[in-house]
Amino acid sequence: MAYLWFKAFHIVGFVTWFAGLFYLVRLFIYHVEANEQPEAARAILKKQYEIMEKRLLNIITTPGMVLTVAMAVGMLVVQPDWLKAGWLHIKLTLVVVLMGYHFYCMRLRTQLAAGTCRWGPKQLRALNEAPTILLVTIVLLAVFKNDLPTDATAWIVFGLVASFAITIQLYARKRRLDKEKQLASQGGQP
Ligand code: HEM
Repeated sequence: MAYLWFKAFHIVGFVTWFAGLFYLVRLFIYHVEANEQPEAARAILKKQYEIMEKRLLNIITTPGMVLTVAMAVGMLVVQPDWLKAGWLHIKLTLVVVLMGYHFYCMRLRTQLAAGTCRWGPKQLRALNEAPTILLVTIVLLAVFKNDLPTDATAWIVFGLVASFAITIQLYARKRRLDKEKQLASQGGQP
């Protein structure tokens, strides 16, 4: 039973961790875009984003990471045989990459607060896509382990998820282009 308790909160942990990571980089994008605002609004917005980013990291994202890892350690103590499994070795490698991403985001947060961050909104949007790949791969490894199926259901699910992702990207692109057109028609005034 202890094993299932650890597993349940392992899942709660990584949901929290990922929610935090996705929202954090979204806040970085808004933070950098605040530079396009008039002087008075810019200072207020930047201060507010700084506070939100710090709290999000300290209260949600980092605790989510700690909970995920602590519960995983619990599962491995109860069932140490997992440590011999190939899928877990790949998963652990990807989790190390994910942690690298987490710590890099912490560094970006400090740079944004100090006004020394060189990342633009476009680069940050690309950065925000990276954990999606890790999330999907890690979950597939955890669920299917060494046996990823390639049957009809797998292709149907893959097709649905891919069309869903493409629709969201197209919608986001359209919104960005509309905003740029609107700015251009106002002569660059936000
Ligand atoms: C220190 C890092 C991690 C370790 C050592 C670890 C280890 C484990 C272990 C041993 C299980 C139990 C497998 C089972 O009972 O079938 C598990 C389950 C699971 N893990 Fe992790 N994990 C880690 C991080 C993560 C992360 C970051 C995610 C999400 C991106 C994740 C997603 C899952 C999921 C969805 C399950 C449930 C699988 C199922 O019940 O079918 N894990 N993990």
